[in-house]
Amino acid sequence: MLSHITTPIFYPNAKPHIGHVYSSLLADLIHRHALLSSPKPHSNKPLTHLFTTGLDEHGLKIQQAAIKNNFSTPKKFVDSLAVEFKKMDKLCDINYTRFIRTTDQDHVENVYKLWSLVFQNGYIYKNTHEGWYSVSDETFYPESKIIKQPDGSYKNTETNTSVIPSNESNYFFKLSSFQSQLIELYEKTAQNMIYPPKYRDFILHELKSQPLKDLSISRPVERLVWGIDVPNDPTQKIYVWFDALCNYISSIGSINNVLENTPNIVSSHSFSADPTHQIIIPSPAETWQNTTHIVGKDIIRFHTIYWPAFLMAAGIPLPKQVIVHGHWLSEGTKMSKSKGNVVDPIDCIEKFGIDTLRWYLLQNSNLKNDNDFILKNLMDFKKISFVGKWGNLIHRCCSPKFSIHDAVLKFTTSNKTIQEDFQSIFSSPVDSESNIQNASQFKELYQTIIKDLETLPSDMKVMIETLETAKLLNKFWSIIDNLNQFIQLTTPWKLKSPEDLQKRNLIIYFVIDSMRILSILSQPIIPNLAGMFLDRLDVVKERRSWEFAAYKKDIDYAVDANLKNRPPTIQME
Ligand SMILES: Nc1ncnc2c1ncn2[C@@H]1O[C@H](COP(=O)(O)OP(=O)(O)OP(=O)(O)O)[C@@H](O)[C@H]1O
Repeated sequence: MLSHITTPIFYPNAKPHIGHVYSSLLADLIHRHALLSSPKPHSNKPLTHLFTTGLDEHGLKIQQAAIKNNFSTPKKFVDSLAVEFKKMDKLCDINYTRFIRTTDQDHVENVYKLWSLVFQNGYIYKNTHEGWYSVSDETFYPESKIIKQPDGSYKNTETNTSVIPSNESNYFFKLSSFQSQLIELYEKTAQNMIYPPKYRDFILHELKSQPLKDLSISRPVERLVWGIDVPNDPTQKIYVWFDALCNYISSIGSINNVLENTPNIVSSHSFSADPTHQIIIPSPAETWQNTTHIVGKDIIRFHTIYWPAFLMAAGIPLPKQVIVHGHWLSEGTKMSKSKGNVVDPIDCIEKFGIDTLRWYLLQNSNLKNDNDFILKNLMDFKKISFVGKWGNLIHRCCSPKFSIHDAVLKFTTSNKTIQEDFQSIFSSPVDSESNIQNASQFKELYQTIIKDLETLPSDMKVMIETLETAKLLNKFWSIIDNLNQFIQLTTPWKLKSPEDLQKRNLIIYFVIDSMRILSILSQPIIPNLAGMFLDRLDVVKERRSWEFAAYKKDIDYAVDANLKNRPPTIQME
């Protein structure tokens, strides 16, 4: 089945920051994991997973930012920022299958279609709207949330942005008709649809504590020119969220494709291996219902109240899940374009490399909480962990003193499991024969490592589904720490005599095959560095998928791994 993961489409009113990288990274992790762990991931087609991201390009904020930045049209302004967002994705190894822009013609057609369906079904009406409008948030706030400022202006207490009194004719969506259906959905039919449960409880509380008001879904053209026209009414433009949310369907095809479940072909816009790849979506209805949205908690209401209500009103099935994450903070407050308190991902990548940034973000976050982004921790992390623990372990085994390739050939031709190899080669008391001082620690270590690596693929599946990324990455470190301890304990470089050759080879084979497995499994997390580790071990591309992530699955690698003068894979620049 073809599943689909989405990021929010970001608002291109300024350059992207770490928060955008984070949402994209979570989606990329899920996508890459799905591709690598699906059967036959290296066959060209069909693709087993889709990942779409992009930009929400219409609206008043963009219209105003374009003027402020001296662009002759909003389109030219968003074109310039689209380049920045795509550059960020490329530098961050975000391997999407489509980068959708709400100015794309197929999306505009879909928005017309969504509007028409909701209209025909009787959920759109025209009315006069009076209230307090925030240009920055592009939304009205109730009187109860408005306070007067000392300078005579007004602001809302929810987001603290300025509001102005506004009185205009708008089209309204009958959101109030969906209150009980939404409660029923989250309470009974699809209890896991909002994940983690903390956010579902928050939305349910909101739905139960106050009546939903109908939602204004258009703006008069006098105020908003940069938007999609309301069908059959040239005086109004469609509200940016009604337009933007529809991207999630446009990115995999048309609403008609989904409703009629007719096969659809979309182009892959990815910058990776085959950028012109055509993707066949055999069953768009199924793919749509297997779509997961990743969103920051700031836009939870739009995705869990407005979006399902629009879909219900149009008679379109709902997506599978909305995964919500917390915010990266900069000195205690949410990093945001509007506030300008942002960390530039490109600066970070130039200083520390993309793998360090990806790993840092995943290891120091969890969905439920906000997290402080502390730049200086990235350097310590790279030095101590990637170079000191991971790179060094591979580097040691690739010393010209050993021959990994011989060891690979020796231990992969027998039918024995790695456990049995240890039992037969270290059958006699180990401390006297092999300089291993602590026989019980030795046995416990190799058994723990084997067990942890055997269960890692299935543990990883669960932890990626639930996005428990810190827990997952700690699991990697625990295995690497044990391998480092194992090599310190066994000191294979001291096993020099011909009688010790087998023992030395087994120790080296065990460590390096464990590193090969870890490198394969780390590809969704750090695709660039994992690729470099696998290159260093001469593992061919066809044997880097999940089915090779077990002991003895690759029977011929590391051909030149121990040649003199091969540079270390990761260095401190
Ligand atoms: N500080 C952050 N931490 C985590 N994710 C973030 C952060 N800021 C933005 N995002 C991601 O981007 C989405 C919002 O995109 P948007 O382009 O509106 O970013 P923004 O910086 O909040 O913009 P603005 O300040 O203009 O409102 C969030 O839902 C989340 O997915």
